[in-house]
Amino acid sequence: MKRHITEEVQPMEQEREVATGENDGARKIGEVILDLQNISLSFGGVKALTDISFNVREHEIRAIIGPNGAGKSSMINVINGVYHPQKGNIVFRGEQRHSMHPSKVARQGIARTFQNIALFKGMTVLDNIMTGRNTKMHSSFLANAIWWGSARKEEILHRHKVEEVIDFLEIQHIRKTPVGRLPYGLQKRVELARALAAEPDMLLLDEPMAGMNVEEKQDMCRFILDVNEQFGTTIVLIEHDMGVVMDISDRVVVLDYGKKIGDGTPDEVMANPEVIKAYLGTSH
Ligand SMILES: Nc1ncnc2c1ncn2[C@@H]1O[C@H](COP(=O)(O)OP(=O)(O)OP(=O)(O)O)[C@@H](O)[C@H]1O
Repeated sequence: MKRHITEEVQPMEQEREVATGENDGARKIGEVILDLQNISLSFGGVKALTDISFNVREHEIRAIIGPNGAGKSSMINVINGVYHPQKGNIVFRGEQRHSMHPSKVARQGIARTFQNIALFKGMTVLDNIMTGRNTKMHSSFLANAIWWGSARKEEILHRHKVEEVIDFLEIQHIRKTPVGRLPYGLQKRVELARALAAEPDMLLLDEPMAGMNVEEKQDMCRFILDVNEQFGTTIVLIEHDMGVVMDISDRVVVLDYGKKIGDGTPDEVMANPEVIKAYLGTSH
């Protein structure tokens, strides 16, 4: 199947300047906070990732791209602690690990969204977003059961944070709606809201715009840029829409058949012959 390097959406030029920081003194790309070193991951005979190294800097928007089956989701799952690589190291904020449990990753300030929306469809938007606060809850089971003392204070604090996220993502009008009744684009936004409710330092977004129409993609682009700019959240995203990737990313890493074939600014990877070949030259 041939892949095309430029696709449907041409997001807003103004936001691109914000994203790249060219005209934005407030947004500074910081030190490396996540360093992936020589990661190899296999499933039986299938080599999903082979000796992959790259890093992520604080406050940047880092895209992972590549054709179908290139290993992008596997990479996110390694960062997230869902998959444990056979080889390599992950250094997050100076702490080296070979693998980690997803709940510990969440407590370290890394939140994610999924390629296929993973929300409780029968629950309201508000209740779904509240589940994003799980890692922040401290009250004992007993205190929670009788909603007493610290549990009551905590609940108020969590509700306050959730309401902030609802306002930020402009979903006040659907807060009481069961998620299963919402159009796809809004469900994706609710998933982003749930991840944001955890107040993460780093957000992993697995195809946040998949299946969206042009308008929904533009909205999602704007929210991703706003999250990055206003909260300083570091963002790692997988996205197939090259127009979006090139517009909002600071740096892009390119995978193909589980190997890294490119890494650099959007302009650098667009000019990389191996990348062009992977997208246009070969049928996958
Ligand atoms: N749990 C698993 N068990 C077995 N093989 C897997 C598993 N997860 C991924 N793979 C294989 O690893 C390779 C990389 O898959 P991965 O889903 O990471 O690619 P991708 O770049 O995210 O693809 P897509 O763009 O289609 O989502 C593929 O060959 C896939 O079949």
